[in-house]
Amino acid sequence: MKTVVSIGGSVLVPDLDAGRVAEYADVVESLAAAGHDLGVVVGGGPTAREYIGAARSLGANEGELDQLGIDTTRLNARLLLAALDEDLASPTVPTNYEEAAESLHRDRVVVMGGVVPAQTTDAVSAALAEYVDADQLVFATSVPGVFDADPNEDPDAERYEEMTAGELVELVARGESLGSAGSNAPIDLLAAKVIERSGIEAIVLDGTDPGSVGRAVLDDDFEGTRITPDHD
Ligand SMILES: Nc1ncnc2c1ncn2[C@@H]1O[C@H](COP(=O)(O)OP(=O)(O)OP(=O)(O)O)[C@@H](O)[C@H]1O
Ligand SMILES: O=c1ccn([C@@H]2O[C@H](COP(=O)(O)O)[C@@H](O)[C@H]2O)c(=O)[nH]1
Repeated sequence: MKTVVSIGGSVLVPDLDAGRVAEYADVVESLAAAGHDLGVVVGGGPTAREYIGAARSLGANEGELDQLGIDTTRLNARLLLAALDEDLASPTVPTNYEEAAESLHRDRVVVMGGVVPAQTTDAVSAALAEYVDADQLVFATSVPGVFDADPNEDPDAERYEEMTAGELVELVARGESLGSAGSNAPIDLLAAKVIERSGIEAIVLDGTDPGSVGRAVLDDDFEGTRITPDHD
């Protein structure tokens, strides 16, 4: 089984807690031990947002801010790598999908961050899943799934238990503004579109508890949103 796990920076490093990173590394190792070929994509979290905010106030343009965000996601990827068994994971952070696929092909767990400006690691996760023909894609984020409105803004927001990729594209497109570096949404529009075209099965869940990712992948036991391929 080939699995791509997207770990939001907001759940891996809400603050710099080595214990939490170690818990996520344990989950990654347990999935690999269970036979999963694993690609892991790590987000930037609050650190990226702080750097982006500071650089924006210093006059950096959006492309420069995105590059700062990418560097932060790679820093977080390196942090997770530091906690992983060196015999298991590829020691470097790939900067493109070809490198990532090559490492996966050599049976190494791959951990990567951002790739190019003007997107988020949601899109990287979806593109990696598509590139390596993954069987499933798991988004571990700070909210328990995709809602009909931002659950942090609207107390009446309701979670979708299941939705098609096309419905996800519509929902995200409705909510997405022009998109600027460091912006937040459950899954960005590019990621939603890649999920739609590739027909990959995806789930979105609350990754605040790292164990929830393990239970979702190993036992299909999770509360969140299942994104299913569109029917022809
Ligand atoms: N319709 C929606 N459903 C779910 N979450 C939404 C929705 N609209 C906006 N959001 C926001 O999306 C965000 C998704 O989580 P977050 O920004 O923490 O991203 P992440 O991918 O987990 O990590 P990172 O911090 O690396 O970007 C939440 O802050 C939530 O408030
Ligand atoms: O491929 C990528 C990945 C990320 N960015 C920039 O980094 C920040 C942080 O990434 P998150 O996935 O949101 O944690 C993102 O907002 C972008 O500004 C990028 O440009 N390209």
